Amino acid sequence: MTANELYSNILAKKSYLCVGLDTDIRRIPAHLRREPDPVAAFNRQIIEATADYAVAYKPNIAFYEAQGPRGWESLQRTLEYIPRACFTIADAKRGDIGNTSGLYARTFFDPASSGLDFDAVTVAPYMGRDSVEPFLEFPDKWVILLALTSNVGSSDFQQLPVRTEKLYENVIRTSQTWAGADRMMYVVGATRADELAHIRTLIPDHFLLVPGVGAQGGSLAEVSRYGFNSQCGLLVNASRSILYASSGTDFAQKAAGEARTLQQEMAGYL
Ligand SMILES: O=c1ccn([C@@H]2O[C@H](COP(=O)(O)O)[C@@H](O)[C@H]2O)c(=O)[nH]1
Repeated sequence: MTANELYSNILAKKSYLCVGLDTDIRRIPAHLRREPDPVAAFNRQIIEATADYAVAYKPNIAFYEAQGPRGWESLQRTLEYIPRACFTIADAKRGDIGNTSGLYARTFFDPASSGLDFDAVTVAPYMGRDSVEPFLEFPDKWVILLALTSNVGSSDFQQLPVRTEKLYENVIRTSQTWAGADRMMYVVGATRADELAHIRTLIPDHFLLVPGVGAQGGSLAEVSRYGFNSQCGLLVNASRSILYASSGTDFAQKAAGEARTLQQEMAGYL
């Protein structure tokens, strides 16, 4: 999916919501646990309930890997349920020496190899250019580089001074020589909204994936105020606040309500 196509979808749905599919088998409503694939059954209902309000879906790969081979099957089924017009992100935070990154890239981008065909994968930048390039060899696919993450520990390294700038600023500046705004996005946590205006001066044209609204307490209003660019430029993720809005048989209905509330707020900002 191109940036223009993503922007068209954002305008059509009046939404820049990404629903995070952090589906924890231990939190799936009891009545679904009798299904042959409870995770896929849960995700299917979540996707059907939220598809009118979301432009992207982001399965966090940890929740699937933790289930072993069954988890990979659930992930593959889940991808099949996501409407084609929606942008799909494998939140895997990968990156290794180039030879190994190439295999990670095939995992998420090469359906003939793995059965998975995501639009984007999150990548940790700290092994440098050659650890990221193998992902960029897949045409029409996106790398979403971790820049300034939403967790408290992001200050441990990402904010450290490197010569005249912070480490995360250096990551953003250096990585722009690897690919442009048509292939690369950056993760900036919603809990870091105070730095978004500055980040926009470094990368005015790039899309940002912004997790941290909902369960982590980030402000959609602030993210939107400081993070917008001329093509929206934001995908704001919420996972637990949508998935687990109810633990009962009405979970999909309640998830739809949460997604709709976020979408309506977004419509007001667009
Ligand atoms: O900086 C980051 C990078 C990734 N995440 C991921 O996003 C979701 C957030 O889930 P919530 O339930 O909405 O808090 C989750 O998959 C994280 O691993 C992030 O939160 N912050």
